[in-house]
Amino acid sequence: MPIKIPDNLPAKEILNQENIFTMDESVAYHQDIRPLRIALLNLMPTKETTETQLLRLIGNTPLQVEFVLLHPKTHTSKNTSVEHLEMFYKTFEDIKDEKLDGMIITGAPVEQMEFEDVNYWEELTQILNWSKHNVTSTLHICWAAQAGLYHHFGVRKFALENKMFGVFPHTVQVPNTKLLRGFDEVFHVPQSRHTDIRREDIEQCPDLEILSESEESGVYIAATRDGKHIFVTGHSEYDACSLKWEYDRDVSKGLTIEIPKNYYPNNDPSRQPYNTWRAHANLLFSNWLNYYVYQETPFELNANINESLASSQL
Ligand SMILES: CC(=O)SCCNC(=O)CCNC(=O)[C@H](O)C(C)(C)COP(=O)(O)OP(=O)(O)OC[C@H]1O[C@@H](n2cnc3c(N)ncnc32)[C@H](O)[C@@H]1OP(=O)(O)O
Ligand SMILES: N[C@@H](CCO)C(=O)O
Repeated sequence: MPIKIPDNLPAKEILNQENIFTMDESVAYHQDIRPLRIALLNLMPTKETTETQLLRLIGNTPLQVEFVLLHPKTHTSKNTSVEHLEMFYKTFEDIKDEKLDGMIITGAPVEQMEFEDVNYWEELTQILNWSKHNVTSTLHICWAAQAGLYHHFGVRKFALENKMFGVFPHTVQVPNTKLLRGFDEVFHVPQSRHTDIRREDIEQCPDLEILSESEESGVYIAATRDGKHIFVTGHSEYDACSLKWEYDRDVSKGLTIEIPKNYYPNNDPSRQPYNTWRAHANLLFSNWLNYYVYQETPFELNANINESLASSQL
């Protein structure tokens, strides 16, 4: 939340230099507040687990959020029941004439396919195009980050020889960036993917900025300079046991899979793993919701959503 401080307090200038958001008393008195409307486009087969993980993070802020769950209409879900989808989910068709304050697009276990072979690719590209003008900020996770970077900027993904699997140390690349406000200089994030994107390809796109990366697991967060599109390659939303569940699943299927790195105490898969990334996951989502959605979105959502904070009344 922005700090409301007297108009002339000297600390204001120092905090502004650190990119800490402050608000003059005069502006604060004119704020109108309404719930934020955020969609979760859930592409995961394990939909209920993902709903819980993301709602837990979005719920940990003082902001009131109205959640809209979306699934791709052009994909028939094997692992989620029709009853669950009919009861709780909408499709793009239902909301395409509306505007949203924010949207989260999840990962999907389709990263080893060509994008165009994913059976909901056409629908997803329509949603990605629509998000440019109808959503204040969109956060893409894992495969959705690769899909968004490919669709919007032509950045390609590459197959990795070995799965990037474990909990890796990451660093902040751009000091004082609002998305990583309050982060430690080194923090941990679970990664679980068979493909990668390259720093050099992102650097070719002047609209994009790399905000965080890891020496071992590569780019973690890239974003457009206006904060409208945020691409996150890791799974900070994962529970303590998510990597264990994936590891046990692959072992039981007889697949070749390494033990997730930096995860089990003493690297021993018979021991219970610790969650060492939860605090940063909470910060990432609350920073996104606050600085990229709440502070930027107009009070009248159907007005021009690209209007700047200066002209918004939220
Ligand atoms: C890189 C990332 O983004 S990581 C995020 C992805 N991680 C996860 O999903 C972890 C949890 N998922 C899993 O462990 C597995 O997918 C399981 C156990 C749920 C099911 O695995 P399997 O039985 O081997 O495969 P299954 O044939 O059911 O297909 C799995 C999913 O792949 C996706 N999929 C497979 N083929 C296609 C296709 N042609 N087009 C689109 N999606 C496809 C679907 O999402 C499908 O599940 P859904 O129909 O319920 O949505
Ligand atoms: N996180 C995924 C990677 C596959 O896309 C899994 O192991 O299920």
